[in-house]
Amino acid sequence: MRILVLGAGGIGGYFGGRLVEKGEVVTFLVRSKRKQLLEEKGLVIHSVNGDFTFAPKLITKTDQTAPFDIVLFSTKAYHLEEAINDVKPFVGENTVIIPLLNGVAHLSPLQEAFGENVIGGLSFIETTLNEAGEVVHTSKFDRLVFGELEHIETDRIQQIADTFSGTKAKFVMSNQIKKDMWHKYLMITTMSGVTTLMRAPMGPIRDSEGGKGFIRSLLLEVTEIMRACKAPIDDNIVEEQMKSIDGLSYQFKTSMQRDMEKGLFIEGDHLQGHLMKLAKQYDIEAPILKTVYQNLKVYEEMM
Ligand SMILES: NC(=O)C1=CN([C@@H]2O[C@H](COP(=O)(O)OP(=O)(O)OC[C@H]3O[C@@H](n4cnc5c(N)ncnc54)[C@H](OP(=O)(O)O)[C@@H]3O)[C@@H](O)[C@H]2O)C=CC1
Ligand SMILES: CC(C)(CO)C(=O)C(=O)O
Repeated sequence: MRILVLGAGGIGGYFGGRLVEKGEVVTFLVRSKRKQLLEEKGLVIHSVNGDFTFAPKLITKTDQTAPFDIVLFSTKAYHLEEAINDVKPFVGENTVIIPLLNGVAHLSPLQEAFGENVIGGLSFIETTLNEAGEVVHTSKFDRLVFGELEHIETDRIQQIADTFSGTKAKFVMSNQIKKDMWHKYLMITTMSGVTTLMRAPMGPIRDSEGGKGFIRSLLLEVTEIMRACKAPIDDNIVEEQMKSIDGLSYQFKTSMQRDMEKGLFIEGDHLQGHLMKLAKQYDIEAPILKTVYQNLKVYEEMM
């Protein structure tokens, strides 16, 4: 299958790279500055699971080529609109678009643009770009999850699973991807919220006096909002996520926190901001979430 990776950053660069390493034909849709760098140095992945450097096949939005079979959509949320427009020429009737953004608010604009070509997706991985524009992957886990949004078994999803099998990273097909996306949304909103608020990795927050209670209170606020809007989340999700948080390394950081440390734009409106809108709609107070969001707004004000 012909694969297009939209956004050769921490996520697209890593998972696209693992597919290239396995021998799949992968093209990266990039913007001109990134193209220049990747042409000069190649796409460099430093990973706890094995380094890999290669010369990527690159296109920019004005190039002409036949539609792709799969698009791994891996930009930040604040680039969503532009990226949707840029990828349109490369999407055909049968192209499957797998969004890898954190959160859920991107699904509606993607579906408006591409209808049923869009399936569900997410990733569990800790990657970032270093100053040289190289992908740095720092925790062992590297899981990309994808699946049909409507719980149906389709030929296309099976073909994609076959294409993704046998790589060094874990590509996992899910028959409950909507639930997986909401669970990940709960986790990332909470973890990026506390790490950016406390300016600390998860370990010191979790192990400080009252830290676990604080994290749990935010999880509870967010689940209240999610339940109000009938999101498909499990009854015991807070306990499950507290267990996962217990298992994280002391130095574990979120991508929003790393972006903040670098003075970059953040996805606060897409993640916490979307939940704030839902909270307002359902008349839910959510004081900790409000504090987390205000902190992000102050950061943006000072950028
Ligand atoms: N990094 C992580 O550990 C994790 C991130 N996520 C989520 O994955 C998503 C992607 O994050 P991440 O990969 O870290 O972000 P990065 O900023 O590292 O990468 C995004 C890339 O998208 C590119 N891009 C933006 N717009 C376009 C466009 N129109 N055409 C081509 N390329 C474009 C940017 O290129 P340019 O250089 O031109 O700006 C950039 O290289 C986010 O929603 C994030 O929350 C999820 C799990 C973990
Ligand atoms: C929490 C983590 C690292 C899990 O993949 C993540 O999604 C992020 O920081 O954006």
